[in-house]
Amino acid sequence: MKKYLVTGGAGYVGGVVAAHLIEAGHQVVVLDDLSTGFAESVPAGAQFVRGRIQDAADVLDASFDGVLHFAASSQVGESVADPEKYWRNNAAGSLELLSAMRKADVRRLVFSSTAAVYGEPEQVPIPETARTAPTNPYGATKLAVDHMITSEANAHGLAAVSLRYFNVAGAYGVQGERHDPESHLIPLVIQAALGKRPHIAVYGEDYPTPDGTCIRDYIHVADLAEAHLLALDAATPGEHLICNLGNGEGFSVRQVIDAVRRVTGRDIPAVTAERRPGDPAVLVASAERARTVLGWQPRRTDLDAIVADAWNFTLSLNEQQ
Ligand SMILES: NC(=O)c1ccc[n+]([C@@H]2O[C@H](COP(=O)([O-])OP(=O)(O)OC[C@H]3O[C@@H](n4cnc5c(N)ncnc54)[C@H](O)[C@@H]3O)[C@@H](O)[C@H]2O)c1
Ligand SMILES: O=c1ccn([C@@H]2O[C@H](COP(=O)(O)OP(=O)(O)O[C@H]3O[C@H](CO)[C@H](O)[C@H](O)[C@H]3O)[C@@H](O)[C@H]2O)c(=O)[nH]1
Repeated sequence: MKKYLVTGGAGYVGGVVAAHLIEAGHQVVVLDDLSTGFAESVPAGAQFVRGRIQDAADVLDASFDGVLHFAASSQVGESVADPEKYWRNNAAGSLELLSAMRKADVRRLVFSSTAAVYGEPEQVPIPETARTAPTNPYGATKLAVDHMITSEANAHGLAAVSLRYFNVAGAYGVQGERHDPESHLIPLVIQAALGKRPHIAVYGEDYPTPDGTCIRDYIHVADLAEAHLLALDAATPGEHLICNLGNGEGFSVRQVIDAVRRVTGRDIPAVTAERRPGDPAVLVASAERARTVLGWQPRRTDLDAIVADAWNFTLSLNEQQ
């Protein structure tokens, strides 16, 4: 049994990973300021500390075997409107966390990076060796943290893995996506299916793709969680491993809407809207490195199954409210 600090463990991805760590027999302490998370998303069995990563030194000591770092601000549009918030919370906050880890002699880290570090891709599927050219401050702050981690590994022997998620989706039982405001496609289409919004706006139908809508790589949050446990084992002192996490298969916005129609059996009005600035036409991962180096194998790749998990989670949430 190991003891891990999970920053952002009251959020969507961090909560699901914390649950997987507990199921694997580990001890988990969640550090979260509840800025976008929910105390009830912290899984049973985890110790919850309400606080900021900027104050991680108050929590960390040598009894911890490692840190899984999810805490971040992650709304692309907000990062364009208020970049300072993103540089302070994501970049400066992560610097404080790395410093607290070094002082407490906690030398193992798994970090939530993002496909947003690549920006408009030059090749698809995107390998980790692709040019990094983020098109928004959110992606730029995540790339800055990746660089910080590389220097920390080189200078002080940190064992680190950055996982660059593509489009995380689905749910793990009662743990699912609860962003407010919601910006992600699948939960938005589900809200339209429930009549909570009049329609789903399709941001652009004139992209150079088969049906004209953007293509993304949707990865099930439980598959993502399994990669984190493998990454903890693979982390090597003095090395910073970077792995993309995606299924390697793309689905268009129209295909996602059709999947939600099939799964829910509901009529979902869709209207054509303007392109959303900064959206690349196609983002699909090459996750070969995660497969070969981590031994990771995504198991929940069927789009309807991913949507069904998100739908069942939303229904369970509505029953509670
Ligand atoms: N969801 C996705 O599709 C996706 C894709 C790529 C990368 N990511 C990254 O994965 C991570 C988790 O994303 P998510 O979708 O679960 O987001 P989320 O907003 O649900 O979770 C983030 C959590 O971090 C907490 N937090 C934020 N700033 C904090 C701080 N300074 N100190 C302590 N806690 C703080 C929030 O309260 C929240 O509980 C983020 O780092 C995000 O950038 C997510
Ligand atoms: O109401 C909506 C919402 C989204 N979309 C479209 O659906 C696709 C998926 O959009 P999301 O907002 O769900 O996800 P993104 O691909 O924009 O964002 C994801 O990929 C980014 C990398 O570019 C970051 O990693 C980010 O954290 C992650 O959620 C995009 O083509 C978007 O234009 C719509 O058509 N209508």
